[in-house]
Amino acid sequence: MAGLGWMRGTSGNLSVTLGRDPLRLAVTASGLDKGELSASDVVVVDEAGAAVPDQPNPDQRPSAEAGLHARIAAVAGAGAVVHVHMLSAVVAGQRWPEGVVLRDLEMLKGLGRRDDDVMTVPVVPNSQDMRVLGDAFEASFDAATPAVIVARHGLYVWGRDLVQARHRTECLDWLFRFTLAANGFQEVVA
Ligand SMILES: CSCCC(=O)C(=O)COP(=O)(O)O
Ligand SMILES: [Zn+2]
Repeated sequence: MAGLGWMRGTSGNLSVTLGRDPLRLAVTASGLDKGELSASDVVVVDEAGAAVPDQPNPDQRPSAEAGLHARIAAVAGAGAVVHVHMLSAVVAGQRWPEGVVLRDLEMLKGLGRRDDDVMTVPVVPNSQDMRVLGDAFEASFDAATPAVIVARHGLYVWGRDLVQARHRTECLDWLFRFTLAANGFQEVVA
């Protein structure tokens, strides 16, 4: 995903759900180049996204967005969450702030939908407060849509594991790029 330009600079973050009772996630540490992660660059967090005691690497802070990962894991039952700063998602969210409508495309099958389905990816306002962002996500949540765009920020996608979450992220990029191009925004996808 970093190689596809979706995690430029130190943007983006990843998590895997380790347990549900209590909720525990392994989330990427904050401020790192996500294209150069090593096995020790993860922090175990609780349901609020706070680091739990006795970390293997106590010098690292969890992602600034760990609280939203935890909320998505709790509400959607996700096994893994991917957050990317994907240009196509952010531009689509800017163009269609009421939600990005994806319809009648074979690639929808990559998100567990039928090719003739209509899927609306919600767009929520950005916030530096993960509780505010989490509330906005939860208000927009539809169990059949495993993604949310955070306006002028990026995209969250989830799945049963990291591989499924990544495949869904790849399909969404294609769908956003197609939808933008089909609506006259060819320069974004060139
Ligand atoms: C230039 S990235 C700004 C922060 C952000 O949106 C992000 O995705 C990365 O934050 P993290 O704390 O997970 O490194
Ligand atoms: Zn971000």
